[in-house]
Amino acid sequence: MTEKYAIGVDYGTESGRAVLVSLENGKEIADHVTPYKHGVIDEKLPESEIELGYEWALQHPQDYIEVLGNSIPAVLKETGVNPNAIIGLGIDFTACTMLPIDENGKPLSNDPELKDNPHSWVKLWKHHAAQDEANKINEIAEQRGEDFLPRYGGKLSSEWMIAKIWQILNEAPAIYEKADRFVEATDWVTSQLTNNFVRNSCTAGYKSIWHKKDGYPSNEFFKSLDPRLENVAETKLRGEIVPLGTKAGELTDEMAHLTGLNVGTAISVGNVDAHVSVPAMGVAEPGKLVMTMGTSICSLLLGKEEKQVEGMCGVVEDGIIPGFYGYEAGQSAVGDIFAWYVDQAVPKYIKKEADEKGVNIHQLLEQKASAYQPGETGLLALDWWNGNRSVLVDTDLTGMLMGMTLQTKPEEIYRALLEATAFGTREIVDAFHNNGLDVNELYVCGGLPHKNKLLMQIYADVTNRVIKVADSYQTPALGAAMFGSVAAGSSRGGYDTILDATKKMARIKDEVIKPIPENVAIYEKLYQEYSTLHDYFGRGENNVMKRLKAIRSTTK
Ligand SMILES: Nc1ncnc2c1ncn2[C@@H]1O[C@H](COP(=O)(O)OP(=O)(O)O)[C@@H](O)[C@H]1O
Ligand SMILES: O=C(CO)[C@H](O)[C@H](O)COP(=O)(O)O
Repeated sequence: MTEKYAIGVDYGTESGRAVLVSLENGKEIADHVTPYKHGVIDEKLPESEIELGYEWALQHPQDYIEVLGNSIPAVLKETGVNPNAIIGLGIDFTACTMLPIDENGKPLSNDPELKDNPHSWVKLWKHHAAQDEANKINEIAEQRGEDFLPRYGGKLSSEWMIAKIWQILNEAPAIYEKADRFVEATDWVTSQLTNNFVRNSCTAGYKSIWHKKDGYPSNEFFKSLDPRLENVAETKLRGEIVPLGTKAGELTDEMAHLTGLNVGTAISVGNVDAHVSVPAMGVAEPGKLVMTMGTSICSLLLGKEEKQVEGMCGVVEDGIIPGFYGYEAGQSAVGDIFAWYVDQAVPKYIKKEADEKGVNIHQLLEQKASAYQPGETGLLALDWWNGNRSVLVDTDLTGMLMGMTLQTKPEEIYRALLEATAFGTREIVDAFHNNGLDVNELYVCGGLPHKNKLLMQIYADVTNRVIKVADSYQTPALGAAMFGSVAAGSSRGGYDTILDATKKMARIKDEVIKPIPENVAIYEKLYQEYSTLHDYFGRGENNVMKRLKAIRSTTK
């Protein structure tokens, strides 16, 4: 029998990549990255002088289509694999990345009459300008004792669908009216591939407050937010919601022409970058926290029952793998914090030294920071450069660094920032572990584990847990391809369930990272200090960060 393949397309924050994967063993045969031409739109609308507000983050929907038209033909060309052997395709996306579309499924930002309104564009997951709406949703849901709130750790995030929709209604009612539906980008791109619009239960559950048994919250709840939202669930959020692993449809003529794949190739329903990585790492049982580590971290855990955990992003039945409750938590900035330091704050002599040594600044700072013992820098940071989305769930929180002296060196600050993100992870691990959801091991994937050894050792030491690393740079794309193979099914040479695909295709490295007991002991003390600061600045009345932000907003 000839070898069969699937393609996974992973849509990240800055770029999308297509990966051709063998169904036999999950090996990646080729991959190709297409950076988004318009990147993250956070200052001005494309080809326009219209400026965006503080905390805005938009994208151009055409950039997503270009990934398909550019990266899929590139992997076909590179490998020479015959499209007849490629039986399925799946995509995964950052989420909640959402857009308003018209009756024909066209993004409203394509309409020349609407394109100058920022609200007609794709709102990226890290668009944080709907915090006021999120605050009101949380306040009203709490007052009404809404059942759904505990499933989201007590607070919904401004990153999610309802807050974003309400912001559109408040600031651009005409766009709200014009929108036939609001959709996740992962579902929209899938509908472009298949000409069939379905919503996947993963984003519906985690990002749009949909529940397998209860559906969306009641119309009364939406009405209590704003009478104009009363029917939002059955109007703007309508659409069949189907489980992960379902076949969304088959590749259309037009898309076959664009990608070079065969008409009729099976396409799975859309998925989320972090969630799709769990089966791709071979995790199909509780106790293993899967962390996708890049610009941000998404942490996912499987459970046998529904529990309440403070500040988790959500628990969704079948939300990751059918048969389990899937728990999500996350840190809104991790690699982005290191990038901020390297790009904005590193002195010239460090850049010069990195150039002379032929390494990048991260690598140089990692080398230098590795010479320090835990605690030796005397520094401690709060990792809230992009707010906090677990345990505190508040995008108004900001970063902090303490302990500096006139002797403090750039590599010490870099190390303190690495440590701060590890302490952020420890808060999440403890929140799960202390609420009946054991976290025994960490499974890590994404770009960061391959880039920074020191970082990974710090995570093992701070959490006092063994870390297993993905044997792939493209774990989400591998997971998406696995779901593509499930959409095709065993009759076409794929798999019937994601668990079957996991057994054959998931890949992790043999080598593990173990905690070093001496480091664990010191980090335990530092973590207690971190926790004190975390609670002081993040809870209760000491909200100096919010006051600073409020003052700032009056200056614009
Ligand atoms: N050597 C390094 N050490 C720590 N962070 C790094 C290093 N090199 C790059 N980064 C950070 O990694 C992040 C990119 O991670 P990656 O997983 O490739 O991207 P994404 O999250 O967009 O998929 C950037 O935020 C960058 O600052
Ligand atoms: O919240 C998410 C998933 O639930 C985001 O998709 C995720 O955090 C984006 O991460 P990155 O930019 O690092 O791929």
